[in-house]
Amino acid sequence: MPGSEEPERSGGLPALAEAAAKAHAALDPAHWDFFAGGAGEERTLRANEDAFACRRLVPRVLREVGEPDLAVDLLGEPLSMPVLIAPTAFHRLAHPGGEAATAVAAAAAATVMVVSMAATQPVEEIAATGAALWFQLYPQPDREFSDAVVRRAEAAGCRALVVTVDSPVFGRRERDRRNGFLDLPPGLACENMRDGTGRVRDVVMDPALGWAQVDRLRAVTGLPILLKGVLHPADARLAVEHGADALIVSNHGGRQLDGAVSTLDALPAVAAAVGGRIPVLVDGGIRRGSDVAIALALGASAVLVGRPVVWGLAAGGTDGVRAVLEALRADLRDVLTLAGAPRPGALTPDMVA
Ligand SMILES: Cc1cc2nc3c(=O)[nH]c(=O)nc-3n(C[C@H](O)[C@H](O)[C@H](O)COP(=O)(O)O)c2cc1C
Ligand SMILES: CC(C)CC(=O)C(=O)O
Repeated sequence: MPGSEEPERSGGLPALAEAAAKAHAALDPAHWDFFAGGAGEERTLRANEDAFACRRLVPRVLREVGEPDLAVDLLGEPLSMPVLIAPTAFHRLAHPGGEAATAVAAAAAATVMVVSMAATQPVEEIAATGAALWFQLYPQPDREFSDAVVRRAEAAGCRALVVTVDSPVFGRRERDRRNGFLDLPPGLACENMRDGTGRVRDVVMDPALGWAQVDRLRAVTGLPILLKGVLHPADARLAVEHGADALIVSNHGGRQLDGAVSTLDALPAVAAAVGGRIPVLVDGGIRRGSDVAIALALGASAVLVGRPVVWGLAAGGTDGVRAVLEALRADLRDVLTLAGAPRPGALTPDMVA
């Protein structure tokens, strides 16, 4: 609801709820709705968090856990914990520091930030923070322009390409329709959509996108390619066949197909179809350490968080994002200790009820 009094479903850890409450107070209500909202009735948006709340960990005991080591390696990237920053649009709408402020927090946490194609700062400026960046692409119908964006991201130092495949059209966001939120305010633009003339192009969703475009991207870039937005195990198998380097099980935070399966419910079948051939990541509704642990136990190599990072950014710029990431880290460490898992890889499906 525009101007709703409570930051809905801000739950999870106290630090995350606090960030959400501050963000809610700081943001223009229409902008809050853009960040918080989902498609349609928001059934899938709610289902993501609910799915985690329905699972329970079955801890192991007497495993001499000591201090758990949260570090993981992903596509050649050493991460201090299995929690990455999901690509989210328009960070300067949340905070004047924009994507660069988020990137500084990612670097401080020694994790990866996935930069949205709809970022409001040039990728070069975001990369200048020294953060480990992956770049998210909506392949554009103008293939040459699309390729140019990929090459630009690669030249800026992005270390992987995250191709979003769940958006043949833009999801129907009822809150944005009600609020008349259609475009960025003057002064803000999708800076990585500038073409040779300096004009900022619209981010276009391409309903004609197919596997041929995934194959094409292989020729355009030497970067590892992740497909983001896979939910069906048959697509997971196809992704492996087409040479994807990793998958992200995602329903776009409930912002695309309302009624889509929650990501946690989709994860086990996707993990089984992939059979360990490539890493499987998951996002959607992850708000505390036990959510991370449950996702890892059910087959994910790592998770991504979207809205909590935006709340942190809106609440306090870099420090706000850092607070969110460190709260997740501390909680995950406690959960691993209590569950008897010395490292993320020690979590197994039998540890979830
Ligand atoms: C405000 C907002 C903007 C987003 N922008 C993008 C985007 O530009 N590209 C993309 O692939 N996903 C985008 N997403 C989806 C996220 O990458 C991610 O899948 C989702 O937010 C995860 O769910 P969570 O917010 O519950 O953590 C966006 C999500 C939100 C909330
Ligand atoms: C503005 C869009 C390009 C990004 C977005 O809102 C989304 O992917 O959910």
